[in-house]
Amino acid sequence: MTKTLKIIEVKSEIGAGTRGASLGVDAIRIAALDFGSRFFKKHKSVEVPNENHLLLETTGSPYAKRISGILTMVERVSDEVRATLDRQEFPVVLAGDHSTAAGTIAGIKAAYPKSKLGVIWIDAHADLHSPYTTPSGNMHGMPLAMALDEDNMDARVNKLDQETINYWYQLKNVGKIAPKINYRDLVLISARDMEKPEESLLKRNKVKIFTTAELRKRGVERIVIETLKYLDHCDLIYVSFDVDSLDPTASRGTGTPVAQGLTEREAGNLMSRLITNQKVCCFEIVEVNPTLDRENQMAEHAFEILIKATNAFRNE
Ligand SMILES: NC(=[NH2+])NCCC[C@H](N)C(=O)O
Repeated sequence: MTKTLKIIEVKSEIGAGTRGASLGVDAIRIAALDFGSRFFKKHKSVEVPNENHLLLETTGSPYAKRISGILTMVERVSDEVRATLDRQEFPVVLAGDHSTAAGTIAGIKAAYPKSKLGVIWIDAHADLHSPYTTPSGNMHGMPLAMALDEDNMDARVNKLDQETINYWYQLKNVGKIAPKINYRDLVLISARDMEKPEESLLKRNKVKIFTTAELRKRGVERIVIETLKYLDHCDLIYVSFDVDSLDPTASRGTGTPVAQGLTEREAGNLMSRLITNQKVCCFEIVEVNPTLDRENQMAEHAFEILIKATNAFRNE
């Protein structure tokens, strides 16, 4: 069965600490034009309105910056993803900062509340902080904790005001299902930059992680087989691709680059092989920041990965 793709564009950057990720989606569109691709002509797209006007205001809580805007965005993304799935279309989310992935997960759960959802998180980071543990207050470091309904109180370092506690509670409960996923339903690929509170969560909950070195040593194919086998008990799978999973030598065009990442080729193969699996119901590409880049390199990589992934459908 060929699936009808629906592009959901989310030009939101209020969850990032560095400015410019909201331009990532348009940079990917420019890359497509430069490659002479008809991708954005062929596939329908919709844009979720953003709250980037909040960048001109004060951040609010230092441990959950612009959390009210994040809640609005997560709810909007959730509604759009749910509506797309309800129409039997396949959502491809192209977003700015990674915080909106919490909305994507919420939307999938809202469309399929009884299904067990697995998440493959391809990212240099674990994005498992809560406002109680965050070192930066940037909400793009928290989407998995939102989906897992995780506060990580054992590792608490920050004291929150009541308003922040309320917003955080609402974020974890978007769609009225919490938790939306369990640790056993999660696989991290290329995670390599975690803080102590995240590390203790990963260890305590025995989260499955494939490092870049392991992927390189054993090959993409093997890692894909093991990832899908590990998630065999899940009914549906969501793949979240943060371009900071790529090595900074590929491009500097992302807000939080980390050494020892994937090559563009590894990432493209990984995405295309994962997405061939029938359980994959949605994928997302985030964190392209052309203001930090040279000659739009990261957007070009992201576009190539996007094309490889979407072509995988036709080859089923
Ligand atoms: N989606 C991302 N780029 N996340 C980066 C998070 C970095 C760091 N762990 C923080 O919480 O601030």
